[in-house]
Amino acid sequence: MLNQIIETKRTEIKSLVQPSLVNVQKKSLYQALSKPNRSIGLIAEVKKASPSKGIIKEDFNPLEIALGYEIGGADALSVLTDRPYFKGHRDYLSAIKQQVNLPVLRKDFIIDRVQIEESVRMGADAILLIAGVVPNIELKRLYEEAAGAGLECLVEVHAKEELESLLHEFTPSIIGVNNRNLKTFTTDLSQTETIGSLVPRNSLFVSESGIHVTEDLERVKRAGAHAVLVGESLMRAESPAEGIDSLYGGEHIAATR
Ligand SMILES: O=C(O)c1ccccc1NCC(=O)[C@H](O)[C@H](O)COP(=O)(O)O
Repeated sequence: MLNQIIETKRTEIKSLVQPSLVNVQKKSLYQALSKPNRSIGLIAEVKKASPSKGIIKEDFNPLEIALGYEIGGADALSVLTDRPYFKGHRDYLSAIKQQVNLPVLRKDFIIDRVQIEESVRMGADAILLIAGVVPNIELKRLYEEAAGAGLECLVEVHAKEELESLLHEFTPSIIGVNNRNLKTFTTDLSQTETIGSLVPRNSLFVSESGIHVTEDLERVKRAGAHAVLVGESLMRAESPAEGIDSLYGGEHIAATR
C-alpha cells in the first residue's frame, strides 16, 4: 500500500500547482510537546478516512473537529492533506491553521522539495517525513530543506533497523514510531516498546497509531514516549473533547501552562 501511495504522490507532484501563501503565526511542535498539557503530549489528528478503515467519519467538519481538539486540550494537531487515500485536503489545513492556536503538522507523504514549499504556503508548522520511502540521504536533505523553510519535521520509523540506519545519517529532533504495519495494517504497541529504546535521549519520542484507550496511553508512556499521535479513536468519539478526556482517563490539564 505504501508503494502505491508513493506512486500516486509522484504523479501528483508532476502537476502540482502551488497554493497562495497563507499568512499565519508559526507555532513550534517541538516546544508544545516539550511542555505538554498533561503527563504525555497529544497530537490529535483530523482524519476523515484511511486505507485501513475506509470512511471513519461521514459527517466530517475539519475546522469544527480541530476547534474541539483545542478546547479538549490537545497540544498539537495533525491534519491529513492527502486526498485519494485519506480524503483530506490542503485547504483543511489552511483553514484550521488560521483559526486554531496550536501547532499544525501536515500529514501527507512528502518525497519532494516542491511539497515543502507547498506546506509552507498552506501554513503548516511541521511536516511528516517517513523513513524508508526515500533513501536516508535524501530524507536528510528534505529535513534540512524543511528546516531552512521554517518547518519542523516529525520523522517516522517502522522498524528498529530503519531507525538505526537513519541515526547513522542524522538525528531528528522529533522521532515518531508508527505502531501500524503499513503492509498488513495491523497495529502493535510493542513496536513503541522495542523501537523506543533506541530513540536518542535528546529527541522527542512520539508513539503513533493504534492508541485507543487509557491503558494504551499508559503503556506507551511507560515505554518512554513523550507524546502520542491519535486519529481514529478520537474521530469516533462522541465529541473531540470527550474523546481526549476519555483517552486520558479524566486527567486534568496542568495549571502551569
Ligand atoms: O491509517 C492508515 O490506515 C494508514 C495506512 C497507510 C499509511 C498510513 C496510515 N496512517 C497514517 C497514520 O500515521 C495515522 O493516521 C496516525 O498515526 C493515527 O493513527 P490512528 O490513531 O490509528 O488513526
